[in-house]
Amino acid sequence: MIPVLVYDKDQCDPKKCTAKRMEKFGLAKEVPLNRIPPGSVVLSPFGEKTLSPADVKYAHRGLVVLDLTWTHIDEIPHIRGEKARKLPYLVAANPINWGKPWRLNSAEAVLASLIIMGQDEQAELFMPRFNWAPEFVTLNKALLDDYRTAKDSDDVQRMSDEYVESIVGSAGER
Ligand SMILES: C[S@@+](CC[C@H](N)C(=O)[O-])C[C@H]1O[C@@H](n2cnc3c(N)ncnc32)[C@H](O)[C@@H]1O
Repeated sequence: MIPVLVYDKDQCDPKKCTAKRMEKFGLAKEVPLNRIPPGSVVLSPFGEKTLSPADVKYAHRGLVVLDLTWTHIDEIPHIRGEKARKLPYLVAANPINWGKPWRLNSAEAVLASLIIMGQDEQAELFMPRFNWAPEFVTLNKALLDDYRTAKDSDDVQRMSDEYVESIVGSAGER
């Protein structure tokens, strides 16, 4: 099992916060910044590299999600020794940001990461806990199936770019 860790800035409505829900169901554990294991994978939209299946070796130290609101996303902390990773093109299926690319909630970000890194059994545990989770997987199935075959970060980024170009191209043809 990959240890899923939450750094919680306590900015979200606790009733809607998906990080708190992961904790409640034993899918994640809250940690203070200074207890994040060095070399952990930290999910950040500002990560220089894109998450790939090859990151599983680091994620065994910790897969960290940073729970703060999107309006305060520029307050994302720098964590010493982190392997900061952005996610490739994926579309949110949660009621707040449905259909928006890249703008995943904390649980969607963790679920997508587990699938990309081939942790199917652990990913399956999210299905009964979040009613949008099956739709998230269905909506992004073709993408996730591709990303999980990639050999490294550049390969995932290339697939993501090609996918975005194909959407832009087909919109221009209309
Ligand atoms: C901004 S918080 C919003 C949390 C939301 N309030 C909730 O209840 O789930 C979502 C977190 O998920 C991760 N995340 C979401 N989308 C991401 C992306 N495209 N790339 C990397 N990490 C992402 C990041 O750790 C980010 O800080």
